[in-house]
Amino acid sequence: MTEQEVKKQIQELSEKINFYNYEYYQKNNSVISDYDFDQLLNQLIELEEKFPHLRLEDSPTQRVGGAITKEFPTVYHKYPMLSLGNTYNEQELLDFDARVKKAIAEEDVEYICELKFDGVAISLTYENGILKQAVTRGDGVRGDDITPNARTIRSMPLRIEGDNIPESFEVRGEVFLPKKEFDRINAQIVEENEQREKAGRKPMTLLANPRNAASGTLKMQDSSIVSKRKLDCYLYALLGENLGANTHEEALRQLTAWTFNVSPTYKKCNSIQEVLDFIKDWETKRNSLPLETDGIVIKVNNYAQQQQLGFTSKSPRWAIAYKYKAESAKTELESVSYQVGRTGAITPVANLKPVQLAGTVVKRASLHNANEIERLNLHLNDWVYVEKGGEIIPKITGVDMSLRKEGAKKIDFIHECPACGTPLVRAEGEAVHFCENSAHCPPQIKGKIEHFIQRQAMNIESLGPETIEQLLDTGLVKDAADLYLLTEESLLTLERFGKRSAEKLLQGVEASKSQAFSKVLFAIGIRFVGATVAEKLANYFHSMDALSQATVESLVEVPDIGERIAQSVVNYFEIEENRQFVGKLREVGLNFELSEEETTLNSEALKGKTFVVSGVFSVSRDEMKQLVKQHGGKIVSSVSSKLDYLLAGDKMGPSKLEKAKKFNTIVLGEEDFYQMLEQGAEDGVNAE
Ligand SMILES: NC(=O)c1ccc[n+]([C@@H]2O[C@H](COP(=O)([O-])OP(=O)(O)OC[C@H]3O[C@@H](n4cnc5c(N)ncnc54)[C@H](O)[C@@H]3O)[C@@H](O)[C@H]2O)c1
Ligand SMILES: [Zn+2]
Repeated sequence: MTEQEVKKQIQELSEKINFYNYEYYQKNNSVISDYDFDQLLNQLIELEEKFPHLRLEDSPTQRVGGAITKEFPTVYHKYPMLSLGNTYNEQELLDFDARVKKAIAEEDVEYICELKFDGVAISLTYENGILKQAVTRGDGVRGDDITPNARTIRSMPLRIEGDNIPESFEVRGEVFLPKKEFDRINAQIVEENEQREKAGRKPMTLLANPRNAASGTLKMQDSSIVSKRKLDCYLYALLGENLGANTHEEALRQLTAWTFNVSPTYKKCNSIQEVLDFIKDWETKRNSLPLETDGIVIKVNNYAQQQQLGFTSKSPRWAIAYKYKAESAKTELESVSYQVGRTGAITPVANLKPVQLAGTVVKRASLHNANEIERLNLHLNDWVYVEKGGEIIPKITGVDMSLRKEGAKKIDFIHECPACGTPLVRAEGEAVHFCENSAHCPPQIKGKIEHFIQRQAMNIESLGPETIEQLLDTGLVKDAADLYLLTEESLLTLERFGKRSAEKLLQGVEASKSQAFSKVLFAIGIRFVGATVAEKLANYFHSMDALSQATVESLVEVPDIGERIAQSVVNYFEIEENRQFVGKLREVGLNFELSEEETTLNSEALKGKTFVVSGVFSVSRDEMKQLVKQHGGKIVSSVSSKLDYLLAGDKMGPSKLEKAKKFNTIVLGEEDFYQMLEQGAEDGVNAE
């Protein structure tokens, strides 16, 4: 390449990147994928490194991509808000590790790994413990003062309390829109648009993704609207003078103690290998988090070492972001089909012309719900972009509009259940459509039986999916309870079903009768009652009878059980068909109560007393709670005037203590508690 050619290429790349930056930061619009964007930026960096004298003065490699707007007061950052260097591969992480070690001249270095939350960076200033100012990153030097909007974020403390709070300090974090909230808002927009369509008004645009939505929402002029969109925020940095922390880890702990919302997902790693393990570990697990994440941020833990490493003009040298690469391909949408889950939830699925993607052939992609189809504005035979992120099922991220055929038919979400014809319903504010014919809709029944027999439930391994289908088709089984009425004789009437299989199946069914009550409770498939929740409910209510009569008020008393689960349990037992089903299970002899050893009290030392258990103990918190219960005590979730004891471990949050003080609740340490048990047990003996 001649110098002239290089110059031209640098010019072109810079222009492109500036354009994408403008679209991305000012207009909340991703014209190309992050990966493609980062490739362009890397090309430019490489050219500039080879030909430093050709670098443009205002090159996008030298500055943070955002900008300030005119709508808000402009504020200068006390410490610049920079970007992060990023990479998509392991080798570059190893290089990073080597660079760090060389610069600090140490063999070992500690890293803190955090999830890279996909939202908008924010800087908060606190003075005398009170939130004074919230500012966006802007161009890194100056940002928008959006304090009134930030105040609407419920998890953001407006005032903090606790020990050693400095007069003034800064906290940084990421404002995000939880995935659930994103779905809820889009569902609302769809509803609103139905009205608008009738009235002949222009429809509103759906939110494209949670990150754009968070960014757009934070920059709204009317903070009462912001308040209705439930933004949330994770904090991940503490800045200021004389803060007492010597490491990033200490700072995170301090933030937590001051009641800031710190995601508990971070981890200290003692080697780059541990960092790589962390990255692997979260590749799919991150999809179950309530918010979107696009990678891992790796930070040198020690502040002195951070200082030694310093900054480039655009990012710190002591941190790097590893971004998960979403592989993508383009293919044709052949049709959309609809699956019915065991709860009746309808999931639209795109059937695609088979295409090679990340080492596998992809034929189907999830479309999540009606909003998603609407948002993509999908038409039959569209050419669509398919991505495989961490999810197992790929998803459609966009449509190549230039290839849309004329007269293509728009995809309309179905109105009736594809399996049983029941009109579908969508609860207000929910994204998902349901078929409510739960007792007779075939795929729901099949799904319920599959749920019922799984390992964590009744554990009937001798029953495979084909046999379930046979049993349903022949009418031998109409619900999971009928499994217990099967006989060898009836089974032998099934096609290709021998004596051996029949015996095995019957043995499996019989053995399942000894599954504990909590497993039975999980097996019956109450919405939102997973295996862990079932265990908690079983331990608290001790029997199906007690649980089936529980009210929402009594259910929310159970630790970790919220309104949503409580309501779902009550709803379940209100439905006559469910009560009949549970009745059938009782008749065939499943465990409807905790076993004797599960309920036997070790003593009545704590009889009638209520406890809140909080903090870290020498045994796990669940074991502590178990101890309380085994001695007749009762666990409740929050400190109130009625509470008897607050059992306080290490690192308990200050708000519980404050409340305990206010209500004059007795606060017990772990040792006090053990003494109380002994004392109580002795008293019991003496009383006899
Ligand atoms: N698709 C496009 O058109 C387009 C255009 C411009 C930029 N981009 C994307 O944006 C990225 C550049 O944006 P950027 O400069 O904001 O950098 P970045 O988003 O890659 O990294 C910096 C930001 O990460 C965030 N972050 C999340 N979790 C964090 C944590 N635990 N600790 C610290 N920070 C955390 C902070 O907001 C911080 O400002 C590029 O990688 C590119 O993929 C895409
Ligand atoms: Zn149905």
